[in-house]
Amino acid sequence: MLDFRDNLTPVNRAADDLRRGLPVVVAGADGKGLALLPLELANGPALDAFEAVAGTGFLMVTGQRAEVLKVGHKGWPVVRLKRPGWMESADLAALADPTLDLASPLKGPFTRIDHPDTDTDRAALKLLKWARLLPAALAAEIDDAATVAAREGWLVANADAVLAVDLSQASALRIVARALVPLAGAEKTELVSFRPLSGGIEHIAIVVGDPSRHSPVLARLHSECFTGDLLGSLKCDCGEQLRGAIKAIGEAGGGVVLYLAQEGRGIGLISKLKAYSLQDQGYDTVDANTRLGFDVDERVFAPAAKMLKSLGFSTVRLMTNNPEKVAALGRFGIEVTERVQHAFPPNPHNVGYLATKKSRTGHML
Ligand SMILES: Nc1nc2c(ncn2[C@@H]2O[C@H](COP(=O)(O)OP(=O)(O)OP(=O)(O)O)[C@@H](O)[C@H]2O)c(=O)[nH]1
Ligand SMILES: [Zn+2]
Repeated sequence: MLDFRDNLTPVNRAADDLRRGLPVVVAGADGKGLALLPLELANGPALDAFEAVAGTGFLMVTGQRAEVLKVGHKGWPVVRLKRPGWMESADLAALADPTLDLASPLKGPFTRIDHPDTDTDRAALKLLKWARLLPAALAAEIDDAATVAAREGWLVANADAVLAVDLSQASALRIVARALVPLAGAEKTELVSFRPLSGGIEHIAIVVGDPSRHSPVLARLHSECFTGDLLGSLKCDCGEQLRGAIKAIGEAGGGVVLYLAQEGRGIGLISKLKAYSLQDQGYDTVDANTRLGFDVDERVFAPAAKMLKSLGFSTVRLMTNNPEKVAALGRFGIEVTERVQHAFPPNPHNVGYLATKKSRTGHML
């Protein structure tokens, strides 16, 4: 059996350091690497330490963010920019974060560095996303990545391990605890928790009743939404969809809701709140994500497929309006025999959000 610890642990540890605003190194197969500092946290002693070792460095942003910054990006997923001499820590944060535009109007133009699309570059921004940070970095090339990192105490993640992290982490999921938790409308419910072998992001299956493993199970993949699920936010339909799914599954006699730790379509709560702040300025949910430098939807549904298989389910009747969820489960080996509509009437605060889902992300509403 593969030991996923070898692949996952360095990636998760490096992501943790990035979240502390510490430099890390992403290393390519040739031993060369990129030292990285997240732009949104590039300040203070960590910035000084980075510059002392790596110089002023250059900037890395996604193609989406480059577009907003009016830098031609030739369709590249990652774009390197020269770091203008005037850019200090507050300017660096503002380059990454469009919610700071009013306080710190961008002072372009920026100059692209023509650089081929490499695994190391893509891994660098993937690691920032995995750390639930904005995908924009101060970076510098390092010839002997392992030696420099060891000398400076910087953690190293291999580019290929970073690029495979979603699938490795999904494969490494194991059931770690299960307990009966009676829910309103579904009293015979068991919560089954999953954790990757070497630790990391945890997901929960909500198994209602005792659904058969021999016929398609009524199932819902629910991505975590702190604001909607917990606070009852009216900006989205998540709270209604979560409680509605549990109720409907209870009434149908059994099934499963997967509660997936994919807050904000995979960008994390802080970045989702930044997206909401852009929505306050008039951008819709799609444009807010791309202005921040993200894809419209950053979720990978491999963990969901792995959880279903671990629970003994291979075919589902999926409660969703999102065709991508149906396609993704199919790609990861779960057959969707039926899509079950799962929509609720809009309210004045989420009517625009639901309309955008229909018109721009293909939701069948
Ligand atoms: N980035 C971002 N995430 C959002 C926004 N509004 C809601 N979300 C997140 O979107 C996800 C909603 O997930 P789901 O309801 O499972 O997915 P869906 O794609 O709408 O598909 P179905 O509900 O199954 O039709 C949750 O993780 C929310 O936190 C937003 O404006 N921006
Ligand atoms: Zn929501």
